[in-house]
Amino acid sequence: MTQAITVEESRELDDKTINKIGIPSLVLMERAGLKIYENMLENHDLYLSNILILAGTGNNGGDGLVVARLLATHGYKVSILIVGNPDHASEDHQAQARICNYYQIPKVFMDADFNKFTTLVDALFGSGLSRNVGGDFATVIDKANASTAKIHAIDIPSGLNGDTGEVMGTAIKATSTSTVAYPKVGMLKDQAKPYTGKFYVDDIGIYRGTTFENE
Ligand SMILES: NC(=O)C1=CN([C@@H]2O[C@H](COP(=O)(O)OP(=O)(O)OC[C@H]3O[C@@H](n4cnc5c(N)ncnc54)[C@H](O)[C@@H]3O)[C@@H](O)[C@H]2O)[C@H](O)CC1
Ligand SMILES: [K+]
Repeated sequence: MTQAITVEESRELDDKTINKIGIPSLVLMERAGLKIYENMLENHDLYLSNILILAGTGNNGGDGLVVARLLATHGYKVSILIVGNPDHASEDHQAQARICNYYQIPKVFMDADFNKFTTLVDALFGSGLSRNVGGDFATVIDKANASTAKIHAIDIPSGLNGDTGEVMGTAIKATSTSTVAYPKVGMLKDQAKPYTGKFYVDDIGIYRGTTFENE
């Protein structure tokens, strides 16, 4: 099992890779999205005939929008539900939303029937989760869990505390998870299993200290 990291370390590694090493954040997002797309295609526990991306307005949501575009450009039927205030969206999320608009990927809204979809992609939040889940986010998570659709989570199942493996109010019960760079320590706890499902660890060019680095 590869090393596991804390949420704080995940954020620090993001920051070092982008701001010290110089790999642009959008490049990391594209690499994450491509790996997640590939994980979904080879994961026979998922049914990809009608997919809904549940996207928050941060970079976890941005990863989800990359997956939406990759599915759409390869002929899959995919729709997007944006949860949260788009006016607060991150820079990278906004860039990915413009690309999804170019491809005219259909949007659905909070009243959508999740049972119409065969797989939901959980891109609500990842390492940015900072408090108990409530409001529309809790509604969407509970609706997803109650639906007949399979769920594939991005980075950390939304609502799961990436350090303790505890549920922060409510959490996505994923069929499978694609976690970015390294597993988060909370995902390895016994109580996290019903929420992470089977997980993939996606190498996107973010590494803990290596011998050749000039620290
Ligand atoms: N690990 C990497 O190198 C990379 C990770 N990527 C992805 O980016 C997310 C982290 O993105 P970030 O914008 O920092 O945060 P989130 O998207 O997880 O959260 C969005 C936003 O949500 C708000 N929030 C926090 N808690 C709550 C709550 N309980 N209810 C409502 N809203 C909440 C808060 O404002 C957050 O900012 C990481 O997980 C990866 O998926 C990069 O894309 C690629 C590199
Ligand atoms: K997530």
